[in-house]
Amino acid sequence: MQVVGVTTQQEVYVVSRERKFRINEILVIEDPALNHPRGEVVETLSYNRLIPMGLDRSLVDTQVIRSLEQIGYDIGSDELNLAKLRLFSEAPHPVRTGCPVREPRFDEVRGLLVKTTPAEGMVLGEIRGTEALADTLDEDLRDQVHIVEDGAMRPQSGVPFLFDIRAMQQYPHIGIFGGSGSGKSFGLRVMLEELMKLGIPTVVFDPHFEMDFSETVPELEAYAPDFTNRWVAVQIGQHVGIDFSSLSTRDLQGLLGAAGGSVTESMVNVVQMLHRKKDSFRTFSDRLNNVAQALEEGKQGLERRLHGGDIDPVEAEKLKDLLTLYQQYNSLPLSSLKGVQWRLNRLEKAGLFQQDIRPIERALEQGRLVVVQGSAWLLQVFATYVIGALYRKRREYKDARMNGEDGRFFPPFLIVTDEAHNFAPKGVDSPAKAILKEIAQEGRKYGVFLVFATQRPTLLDETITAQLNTKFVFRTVRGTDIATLREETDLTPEEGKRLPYLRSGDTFVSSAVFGRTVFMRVRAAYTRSPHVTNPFEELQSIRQEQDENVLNVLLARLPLFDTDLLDAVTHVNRECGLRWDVPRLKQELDRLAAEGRIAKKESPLATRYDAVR
Ligand SMILES: Nc1ncnc2c1ncn2[C@@H]1O[C@H](COP(=O)(O)OP(=O)(O)OP(=O)(O)O)[C@@H](O)[C@H]1O
Repeated sequence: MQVVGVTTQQEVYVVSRERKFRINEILVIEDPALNHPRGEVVETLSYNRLIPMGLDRSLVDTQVIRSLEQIGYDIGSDELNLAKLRLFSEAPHPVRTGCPVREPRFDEVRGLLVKTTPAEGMVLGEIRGTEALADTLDEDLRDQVHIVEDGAMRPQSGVPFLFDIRAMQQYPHIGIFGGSGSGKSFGLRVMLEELMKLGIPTVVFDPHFEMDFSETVPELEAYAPDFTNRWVAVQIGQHVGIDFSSLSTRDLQGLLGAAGGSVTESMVNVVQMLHRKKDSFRTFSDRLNNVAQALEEGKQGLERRLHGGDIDPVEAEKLKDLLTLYQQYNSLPLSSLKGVQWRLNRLEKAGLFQQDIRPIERALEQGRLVVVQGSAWLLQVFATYVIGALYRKRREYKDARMNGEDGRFFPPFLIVTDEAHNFAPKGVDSPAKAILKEIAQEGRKYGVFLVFATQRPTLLDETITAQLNTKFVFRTVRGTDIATLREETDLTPEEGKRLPYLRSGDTFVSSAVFGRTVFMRVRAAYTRSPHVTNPFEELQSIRQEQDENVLNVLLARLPLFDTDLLDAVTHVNRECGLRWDVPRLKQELDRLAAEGRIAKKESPLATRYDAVR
């Protein structure tokens, strides 16, 4: 291998007759005057005489070809491999043309590729293009990952990609971007496994109900850490919720805003007038309902009932209270009261006020990963509250320490979410946005970090995007998203061009920690989501199971006549948990007969179904 063509301080072309170049591999240029600079292959090309004019002009210009001829290559008959090598650091003067080029030993490039140890960092995958370094790899970096490629699992064959979690103190927050099916969720799962391994307190918002770590991938049983006590899943309304009495008036306004529809000025006014500190859900909603009733009946209506005679003293007392409320609040529009009532009831019906967030706090204090599950809208409402509450706890502890007080310990933690653009959308307001922006900007001071995944970087709030110091960029096809990612990362034009063609699971990691982009393949996850079955296979197996059950019940009752199916349908329904009527049973019998699983004989009087002989 040697340098050819016109060189610059940043880039050179390298040629080889025998060796094919791998994209992203690292090579050493033996130019002693420049202290043997190292570079990464950013484009490759094989040149064959059968396609004499097929050279890609973006890669090789006539200068290169001329120089190849000058140093003895026969352009007409040799097959030549060419690569564009980008130097890691700019050279003080251009590289000498003709310099020999060689593969590095691992110790020469370790500093560029590995920033931590497998025990301390997140072991996320394998760096692409590092196969040639496998032989000289340090012992502690061998056999760290398995890779699934082309449907098969293989052991590690290059350098593992380790992410130094401690560097987040300096370079906080992670973004994970990629189109549908690009491997984003898979990458998130691997990251969460590593956080569990390291015992880092983490809250994950899981709108897809897919983050479950109880099922180990069979091939990796021998390698998978035991995650049993490392994570817990909680459902909003069932295990966790909001302690209403801890809400401030502002919190409550925020929650109502998240419950759906827009909250008008006048509704905000209603909440400000009616909410009292330490109100329980009951006290607040009773007050709200009473005021609404008072306004609905009006002063005259209430007085008419009060003085209409024939009412018991309790009722009279109540009417007087309502009259007082009327006098106090008759300036509030009834429609706004109703708006607040509707939103409050929606939250209550979802079970939001029946629990509190203690299970989450407890799990974080134990260094666990907490998966919070709920429907998309409820998750947003709850996330706003829980993130605010947890962040406050951590901040209070750190601030107390800073002031020399003891404070109650609350751990640093990570907040992880897929579909992050729903939580913090660009250009439009959302309930969680204010607190997430604050964490994006200030969280580092307190040890609170974000891991945000989204298919649509263009739709994510730009202040937050700019604060994501490490970005994992998976396959992205949409032009606007590619443009956003190009702007927000140090991806080169060549890398940008590759984005639409990346395989699922391959990703560029653009990180301030590395100071450059690293291309890697996410490792095989130890665990898998319980519902990874193909929906069509699921459909087929459910059908088969149902057919078996129904046939079992029917076989004992054959022969059956279509004129007398009532008894059979009752049995089938009871024993198979179905709700068929007689026509439906007849349709199913006809289908089973058509499939040859039972026999069917028609006569002028009735159709007879029987066992197949
Ligand atoms: N690193 C990997 N190694 C092996 N297979 C992978 C890898 N990453 C992803 N895959 C496979 O690719 C498919 C798509 O991955 P994944 O579900 O993570 O996509 P996604 O980007 O999250 O898409 P969506 O946003 O639509 O959920 C999955 O079937 C997964 O098994």
